[in-house]
Amino acid sequence: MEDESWTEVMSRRNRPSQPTYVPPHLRNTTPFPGRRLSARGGRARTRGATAPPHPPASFYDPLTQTRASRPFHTVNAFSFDSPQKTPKAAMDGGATRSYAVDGGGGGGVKFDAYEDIPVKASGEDIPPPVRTFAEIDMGKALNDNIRRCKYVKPTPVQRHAIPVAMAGRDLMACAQTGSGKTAAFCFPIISGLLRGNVLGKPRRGGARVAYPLALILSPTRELSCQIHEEVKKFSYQTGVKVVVAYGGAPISEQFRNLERGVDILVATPGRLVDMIERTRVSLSMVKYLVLDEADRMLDMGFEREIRKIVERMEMPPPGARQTMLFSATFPTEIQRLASDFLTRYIFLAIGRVGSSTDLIVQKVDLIQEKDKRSHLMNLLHEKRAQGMQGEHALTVVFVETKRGADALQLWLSKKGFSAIAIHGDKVQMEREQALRSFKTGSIPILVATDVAARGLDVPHVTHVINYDLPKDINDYVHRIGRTGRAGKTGLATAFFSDKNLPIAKALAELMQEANQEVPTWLTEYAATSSYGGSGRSHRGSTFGGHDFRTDADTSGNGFYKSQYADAISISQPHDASYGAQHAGAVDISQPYGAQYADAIAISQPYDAPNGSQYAGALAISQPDDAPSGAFSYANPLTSSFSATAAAEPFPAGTNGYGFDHGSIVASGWD
Ligand SMILES: Nc1ncnc2c1ncn2[C@@H]1O[C@H](COP(=O)(O)OP(=O)(O)OP(=O)(O)O)[C@@H](O)[C@H]1O
Repeated sequence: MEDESWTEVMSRRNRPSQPTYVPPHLRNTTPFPGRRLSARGGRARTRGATAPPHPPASFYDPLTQTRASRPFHTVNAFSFDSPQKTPKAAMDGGATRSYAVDGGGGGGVKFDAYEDIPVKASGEDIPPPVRTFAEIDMGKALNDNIRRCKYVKPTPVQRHAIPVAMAGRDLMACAQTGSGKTAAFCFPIISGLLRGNVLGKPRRGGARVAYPLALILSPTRELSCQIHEEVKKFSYQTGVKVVVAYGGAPISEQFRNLERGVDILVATPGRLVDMIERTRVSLSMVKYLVLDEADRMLDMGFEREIRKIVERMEMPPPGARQTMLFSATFPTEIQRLASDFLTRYIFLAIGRVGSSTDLIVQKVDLIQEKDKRSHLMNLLHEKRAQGMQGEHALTVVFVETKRGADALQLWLSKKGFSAIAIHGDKVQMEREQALRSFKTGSIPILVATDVAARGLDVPHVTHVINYDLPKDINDYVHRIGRTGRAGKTGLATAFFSDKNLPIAKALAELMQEANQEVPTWLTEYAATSSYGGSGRSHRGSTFGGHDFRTDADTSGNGFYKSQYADAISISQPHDASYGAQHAGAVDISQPYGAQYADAIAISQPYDAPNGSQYAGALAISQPDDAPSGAFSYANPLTSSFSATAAAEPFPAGTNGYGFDHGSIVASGWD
């Protein structure tokens, strides 16, 4: 495909060598009055010098990179709107948040931290970014609400994405955690609905069928609830009706809400499919489709259900609807899948690839499995000794398993640290209660599985501890992104044991990229690790700061250049005009990396069995009698499960998946 796109670094920071690097949030600011800073207004000791160990006797201050004798986050204390408040209360009574958007010193949140991050945009005819909300005509009602929310000026992702979305363009946007992606897709939708003169008009079908005009899908119940609260706030007094639907809560109540009318439906996929199958929701009038955490939604186990919703449940096709995909990470292979949903889209990468901003100080401690508990105890005692506790110093501890979460929570409680666990085996009420107690600070430690890794916006999380590191570096990016949000600083500590060798290389590269201290031992592990090379996760692709379409060669034949020696990637020609785009397409994707050296994944047109629209497409499926492991017919993303997949007979009539993804990965999917 011709690289018809342009890529512009809108404001690239000329990154100085590490010793003199000062992260943006420390430039020309005085975060702690009275604290000694360097002459340049940065910290007293520059990064790049010797790595300070996690000191057992004092707390490591991410602002100064030194040991601190006082709490480090008090300066950032501000009160966000509580999701429990009604929109009215939240906006009129509760919104005390204020942001030092001018980057001025003293207290407040410094959104200027995002000012000079690199921005890449690719695609045809890209609408230019704006600098202020006033430059975009989003309508008085919405502007009033933006003011009520005290959003003084747009964050970079908003500056770039809102004009694109307001111009009606499809969008794939990759921007750092906590940088305001939610508003970036909410504002154009609300504004579009208000301008479109479609609200309150009778929609076809019986009164019992709901016809949302906008659909926002997110991977977890808690995130859907949070987005719902945000959309309600933004659409306050506009007449836009917003409803949320998610699993684990009584469906009858959600039906009643739908019956009262819905313009914007926020949903988790499982509950939505249920509602559609019961013919209580129709997607036939959807004009706006958003996949939040889009890479997660198209990740293993989840893609099939999303495809069902987007491609087989009456949803208008690309072009007839506007589709927007957002995440902080967007691996190349997922971009490739996602591009099926989009037409003539614009790709935005805001901030450095896979980075979670310089606002998060990342530390990694080498530790044996058996010593993790005592190490955690040391950290918590340090924090307590520094007076860092209570509602303004919340800690999230990520663990690998649900059982592990319960066990650790119990143990912490016995040791006198008030903690609560959240994971997919808890009933919804318990999950909501856990999150509420944590958000209010009444229980300041949340022990969580990945169900809490994405999207959750809890203002006072000052510390994220990866007690068990995730296997995928992208998950790490999202987890640590629970702190350092909205311009605030945060600390992320990872416990690295010998189990984590496979992630060593990607972790070291990520930390380096984010100008963090990389311990020598991690660099050494990274050098010996054959895994996760070049900042790639084991799923094999970059975090997503790069538009995969620009990898195409210039011949326009749909061959994507191989990044790996053995890889052949013949993807379907994404530049083919839609409608004919799958005709004759052969998609031979992947070997992701050395570990899949022998793999040939010939994945197949998803709808070949069903769809005349793919007529002529070649589906090469696994022969039933192929020797186990002869090749991977499964979705390449699931290659790590190939043993399972190969052992199972290939079920007739499926879409080429040898097993039910859902049975393997259920965590966090609602
Ligand atoms: N323009 C703005 N001015 C001030 N605050 C903002 C602005 N935009 C967003 N925020 C606040 O910033 C916080 C983070 O926003 P949001 O949750 O949308 O981040 P995100 O990019 O979606 O993060 P994640 O990748 O973790 O999902 C929220 O509390 C939100 O209210």
